[in-house]
Amino acid sequence: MNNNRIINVGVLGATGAVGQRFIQLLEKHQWFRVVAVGASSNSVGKLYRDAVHWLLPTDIPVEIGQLKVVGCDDPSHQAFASCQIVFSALDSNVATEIEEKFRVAGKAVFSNSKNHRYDSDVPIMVCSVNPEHSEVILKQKAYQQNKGFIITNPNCSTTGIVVALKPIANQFGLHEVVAFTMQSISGAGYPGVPSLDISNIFYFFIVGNVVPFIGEEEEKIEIETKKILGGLDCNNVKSEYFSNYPVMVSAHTNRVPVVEGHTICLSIKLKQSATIQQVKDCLENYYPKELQSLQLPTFNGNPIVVLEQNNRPQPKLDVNKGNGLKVSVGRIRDGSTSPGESSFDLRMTLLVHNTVLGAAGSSIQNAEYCIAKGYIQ
Ligand SMILES: NC(=O)C1=CN([C@@H]2O[C@H](COP(=O)(O)OP(=O)(O)OC[C@H]3O[C@@H](n4cnc5c(N)ncnc54)[C@H](OP(=O)(O)O)[C@@H]3O)[C@@H](O)[C@H]2O)C=CC1
Ligand SMILES: N[C@@H](CC(=O)OP(=O)(O)O)C(=O)O
Repeated sequence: MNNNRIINVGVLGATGAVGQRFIQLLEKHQWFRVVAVGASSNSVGKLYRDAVHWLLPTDIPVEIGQLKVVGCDDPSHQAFASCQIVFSALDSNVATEIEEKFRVAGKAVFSNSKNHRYDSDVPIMVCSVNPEHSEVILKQKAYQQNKGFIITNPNCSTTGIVVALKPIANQFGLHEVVAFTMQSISGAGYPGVPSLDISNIFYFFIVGNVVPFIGEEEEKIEIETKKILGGLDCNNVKSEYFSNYPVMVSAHTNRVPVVEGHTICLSIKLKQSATIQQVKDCLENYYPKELQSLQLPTFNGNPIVVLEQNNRPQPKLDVNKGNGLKVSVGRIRDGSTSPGESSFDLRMTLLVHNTVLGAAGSSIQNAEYCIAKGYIQ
């Protein structure tokens, strides 16, 4: 429990696509107050409202808009002095060293970047899926002999996939998963994918088009899914704390002309047989009990919404379910139309908000959880 004390926080990479989402979600947060905004030398010294190219449909929060943007190289900068927590939405070209500096300076770092996801003592955490993995931060704290730690959240597509798979894995076990993504352009940050640039030698633009490649995305989905669904043993003598969930994962990733929301089709082979109704029931009844009892400000019941209509989920209609913090799952059906025609037991389509649950919203929930568990005092 936090007893509703206000905790000062900083946002690194505050001017980017994910950084803006942090600023929007933190504006009226019950526990957190943004007192520091960090970005590159292009933005340093400007007021936040002048530095940011604001893309969201809500206004720039007035108080945060008046903060002066600072650099991210120096955690001892006055702006960060009162921050126990920093949320990172840094460009992955610079996140490794900067996040490490903040950890060494004793800050609790909640990162969206890929850089530390595969470290042996850093969890890739989705609050409603593997909150118990946060225990490994005690290893980080002990190693550094201070309060600092890093918790990452997954790649945005992976987040949607693991939320939908977790209840199924718990109840029936997973043998194999094939994921086919249709990812929005906001996933590529700002300015992102060109809208129309046929002079580009790579013929890479998004209006009226589909681009069947997103760098490193397939690898991330395949690796991260197994770590998140896997186990944790903090007493492992070789310091190999995480063990992968034994499932085969194969991903196809595509960029499509959608502004927000990644839509993902899954084919799933289960370990134990299940009827379609049993799968729907387990998704509909997924209530992570510990999270309910902790009463986190932004966690609200089942993180999954099951849709029955056969033309849903759709980004335009469903991306903001649960304020963008719920995964919509629809088209839950047999592995093939003709029985016995496929080795898969099950197909479904899910939708995840890539900058809310897939990024800033997950980091904020992870921070809420760590406070409620007493990891940040
Ligand atoms: N977009 C998405 O859906 C998701 C993104 N992510 C990850 O989150 C991170 C941010 O992504 P996104 O917001 O899309 O990226 P953007 O490119 O939109 O933003 C990058 C941010 O990093 C800042 N920055 C760049 N270089 C430096 C530097 N040298 N020092 C300090 N700050 C710097 C930029 O500041 P300035 O404006 O001054 O240049 C900007 O604030 C990435 O690692 C990305 O992979 C994770 C999940 C989903
Ligand atoms: N690659 C994702 C967004 C992203 O930046 O992912 P990651 O956090 O894994 O780098 C997308 O394009 O939609």
